[in-house]
Amino acid sequence: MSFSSLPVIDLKSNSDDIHQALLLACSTTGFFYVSNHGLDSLQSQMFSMAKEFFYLPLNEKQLYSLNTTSYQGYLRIGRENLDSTNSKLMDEKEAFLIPQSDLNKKQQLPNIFSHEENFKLIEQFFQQCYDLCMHLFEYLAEIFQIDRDYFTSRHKWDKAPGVALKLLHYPPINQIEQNINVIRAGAHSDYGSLTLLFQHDNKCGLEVFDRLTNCWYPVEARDDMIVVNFGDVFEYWSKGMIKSTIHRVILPNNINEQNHSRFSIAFFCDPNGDTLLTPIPSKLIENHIYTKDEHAKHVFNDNDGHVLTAGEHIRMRLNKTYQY
Ligand SMILES: O=C(O)CCC(=O)C(=O)O
Ligand SMILES: [Fe+2]
Repeated sequence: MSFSSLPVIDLKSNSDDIHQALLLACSTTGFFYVSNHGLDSLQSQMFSMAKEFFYLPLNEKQLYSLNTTSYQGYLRIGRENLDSTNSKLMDEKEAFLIPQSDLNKKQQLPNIFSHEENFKLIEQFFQQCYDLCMHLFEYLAEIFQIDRDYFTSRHKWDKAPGVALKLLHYPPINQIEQNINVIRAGAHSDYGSLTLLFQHDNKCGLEVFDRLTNCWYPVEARDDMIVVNFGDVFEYWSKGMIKSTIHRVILPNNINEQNHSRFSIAFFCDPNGDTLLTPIPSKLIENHIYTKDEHAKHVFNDNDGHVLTAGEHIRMRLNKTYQY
């Protein structure tokens, strides 16, 4: 298929058009844009806040270093390797992880985030991202002709582990001491059900890997649209019909672009921990025969027929990402 553009789901269009675009996304890479989402103002305030934090001196940011039990806090440059197939790589990025549980632990956040107005902003952003995911899940249930609450009932807001936000900063090349050939974020698939990815200043670099053509394709950065993708959980739920597509962030070729920071924000929607990764009870899935391809190896491990829960799967993937 052509990657001149991903399918666009315009939330102001009618439900037939939405179903059609979503179905196209489900049957191709599982990546799509969402337009007319209404989060624009919150999004730009979130980026201003994230920049304020990342521009702090390193020693101040390190006061909030990642807690690998709650997956909360600051990841310095080179702390995370998203490509679990190559343990020698380190991503040239810094990040701050805010799990949903932080909404009840305001005091452990850096001052910039716990400050009253900013904290309210974070709460609103969480809520609206969650609502958008639930909305998309309802459209998906309609496509699969299953109960409208099939997916939403597996993503209850007040059940663990909850959703999570990741603020990301990819520094300019002149701040990177190693060779030029760096990967800003290693090739990986996302672990949960749905990811919302907010881009900023139209900075490119995101690429998706199409299993059909064995090629990487650039995703055009559009500040006005959210890039949405399915994670591993949907690959399980759909017996591989919906792809949890591998993606990465590369340094742009253009030297002017390399001299600039790239900021992004990812919202990870994960099902409740006890949710079983069993196929969706839909006619569309029942008849689907799953054939393991080599790119699904990271998703489907050999587990002797034991049905994984979403919690087990996500913990296993997180442990691999932060095993050093
Ligand atoms: O920054 C980006 O554009 C992608 C980030 C990403 O894929 C992730 O953190 O899972
Ligand atoms: Fe990702």
